[in-house]
Amino acid sequence: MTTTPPQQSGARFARSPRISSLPPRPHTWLRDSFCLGTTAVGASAAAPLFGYSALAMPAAAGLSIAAVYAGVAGKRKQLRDVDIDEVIDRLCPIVGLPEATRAVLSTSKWSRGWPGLPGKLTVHYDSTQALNDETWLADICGVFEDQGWGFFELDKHDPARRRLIFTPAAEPEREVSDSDQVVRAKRIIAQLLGPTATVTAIDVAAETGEVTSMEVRHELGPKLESDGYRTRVERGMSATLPGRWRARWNLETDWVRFEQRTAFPDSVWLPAPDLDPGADLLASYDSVEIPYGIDEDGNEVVWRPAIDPNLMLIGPPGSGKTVTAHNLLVNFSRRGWPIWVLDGKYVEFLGFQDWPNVQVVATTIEQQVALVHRARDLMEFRYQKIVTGEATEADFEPVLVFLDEWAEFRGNVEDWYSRAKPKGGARQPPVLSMLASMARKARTSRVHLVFGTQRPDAQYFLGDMRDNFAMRISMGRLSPQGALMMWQSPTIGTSVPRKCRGRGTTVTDNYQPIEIQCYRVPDPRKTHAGTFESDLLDTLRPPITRHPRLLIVPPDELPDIDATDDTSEPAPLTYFDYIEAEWVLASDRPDLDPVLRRAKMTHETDRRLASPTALLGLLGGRAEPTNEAAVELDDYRTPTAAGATDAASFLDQLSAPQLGESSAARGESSRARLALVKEPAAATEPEIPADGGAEVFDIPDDSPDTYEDQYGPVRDVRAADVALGDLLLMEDIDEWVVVDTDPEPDIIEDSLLSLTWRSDTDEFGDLALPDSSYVSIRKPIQVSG
Ligand SMILES: Nc1ncnc2c1ncn2[C@@H]1O[C@H](COP(=O)(O)OP(=O)(O)OP(=O)(O)O)[C@@H](O)[C@H]1O
Repeated sequence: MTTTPPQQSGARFARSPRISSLPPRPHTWLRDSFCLGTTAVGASAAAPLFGYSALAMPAAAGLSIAAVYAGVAGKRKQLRDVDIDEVIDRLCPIVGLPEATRAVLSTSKWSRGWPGLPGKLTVHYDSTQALNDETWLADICGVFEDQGWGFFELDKHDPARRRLIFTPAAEPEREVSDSDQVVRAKRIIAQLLGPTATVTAIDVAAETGEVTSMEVRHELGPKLESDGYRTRVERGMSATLPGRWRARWNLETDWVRFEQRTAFPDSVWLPAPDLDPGADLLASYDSVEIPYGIDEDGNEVVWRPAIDPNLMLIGPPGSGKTVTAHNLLVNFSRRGWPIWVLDGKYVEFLGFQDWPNVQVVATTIEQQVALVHRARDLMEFRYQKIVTGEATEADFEPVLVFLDEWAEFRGNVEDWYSRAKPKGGARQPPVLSMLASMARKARTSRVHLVFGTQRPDAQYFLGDMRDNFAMRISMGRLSPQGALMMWQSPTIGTSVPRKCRGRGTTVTDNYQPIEIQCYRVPDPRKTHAGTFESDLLDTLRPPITRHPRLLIVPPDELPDIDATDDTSEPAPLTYFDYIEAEWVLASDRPDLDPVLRRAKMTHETDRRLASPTALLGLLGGRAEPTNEAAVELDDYRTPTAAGATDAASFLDQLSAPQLGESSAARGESSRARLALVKEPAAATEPEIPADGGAEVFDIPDDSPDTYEDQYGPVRDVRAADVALGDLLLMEDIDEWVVVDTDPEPDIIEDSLLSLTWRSDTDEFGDLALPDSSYVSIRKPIQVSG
């Protein structure tokens, strides 16, 4: 009898860590036979061959083979036998032997080492019944592996002799058990989408182990038809897992893919890829693509004018509308298109007045009216040529016409027309009724429109206007009412963060609305030499000018043909005189060229222009403002000094009608003035819920939001009365955020109401609260079309 030193046994077990976790094996047969064994290991090492007659080996009964060999073959053999007996111990039940017997296993081709590893294992079985067990072979190999012999695979099955031969194999690929992060993500999916939801695919970041995407099959069915429910699931993911998440739903197949969102960049300058500046405009027309921004995944969004002839660009002040218009202008100029600009605000496109391929920037109302008429005439001219068979669409070079700040232009032209209306002329300026027909004729005539205005009024979507402006960009945040007009949905574009300039909504190639960050372009008028912006403009500037600059010549005043004496006034110019104004090459009329005029300026601004009183000519002759002058100006601005000077009373008159203040009210604080503006806002805002519980408050003086931001006064309402599109005060962070879905029961705690929100800086989340609790909101102001 020998015993195996415990430390050696320990060393061997270390090779096979998994064995230590196995349940203790039944050793009854050993104990029965070797009741004198000194230790369990030693007893095991001295296992007998006995019991199973068909496989019984000659030197069996009652003797320990291990004991016999120990003295003969030394310790290595002894250790190997210990291993073998342990394997036999577990193997016999697997191959269907009721009792352990060494006949079940023979080993050979041992490697060197201590005690080495077998290179070939032959397993004898008695009953073929086990062959029906699918896991049989895997179980046998598992025993070898647990013993620390490494990985084996079946090399040969000899059914006649009922034996299996195993040889070493490469480590099989195992299913990795879920990390804690994965387990947690699956648990959250079950909470949000129900216990029957199954995660069918999952991606994990290699470095952090963080879950980055998941595909899930679920049985939520009709519940998911609600936009709000789907948004809540998304928000639930973002609130409980690292990162910001979005979901791509397939409601028809009950499938959803969740993925971590990437954040939009704050600013992306317009790229300047190499383009052929002399490309044939006719040949390249169909393939022209104008990239104007990127979506959340960094994919470029493009306008293809050959497919969608016109583009509508909507955006409130400060949203980045002008920069986006400049971005389109630069894009087209680089592709060699001639460009005409109606600049409703007069100053937005001045910097591009001498930009290559920009032919005309109309900056007076007369020029603007003339420009629209000429563009319309060009369309008609081309139509006629097609009708008479003198040309086809393919013969016309494309032209891009900006009609920017149309609402502004509209107001100006109506005002101006009251003076320029010819006798018997139409009541409304004809130019205003041309928009729809121009939009309709754009494709055939290849005179393409970029129509820009601040608000999506209903009149711009009447008739076929909607179809003729299928390509759209809305910059900044829309009101629910505006969103319905633009995107036929009260939700799309209503939560665009207001502090993210250049952020907007547009359509994909399939006309699906999508949030984008528009490319940015420096304004040449505001760019200083030697800066990054100026270098970028140099890169973007087309190297050749293919279309010369044009000027619209102011019509001459007409002599009064009915005059009988020298004192008669010349006949006033009318609308028709202006629209027929002559167009000339700028090079032919340097005397009229505003670009040359600006180039001749000294660029030293008269400092006196800084004061509003420059308008009145009151500070003339004083190049440097003195302290005395400063005091005078302060006097003008101080209400108590009213009537002190003529100039002061003049300023008061100027401001009085705008503010609508009585002279008594002029002494009140700025808070009182805010209250004055409130009335029209309140008059146009939507119906207040009839619960009577809503309270109206003054906007605090320090509120960052004023009525100009298209929201009404602050109200306290029940959570259940909050609506999509409302501004909601998040008291803990003291910030106004926009509610971006209609309130619905919380997914997890349905006794609570869930309000999902998005902030001006693009944070978002949801708030679960009892529906009777009160929150502070501001409703969007309804604007009549
Ligand atoms: N795409 C953009 N990326 C980053 N910043 C931008 C972007 N577009 C605009 N901005 C920033 O926002 C400012 C306002 O932009 P822009 O003048 O285009 O606004 P707007 O909507 O035309 O307003 P307004 O009608 O008052 O001119 C710009 O000066 C610029 O700093």
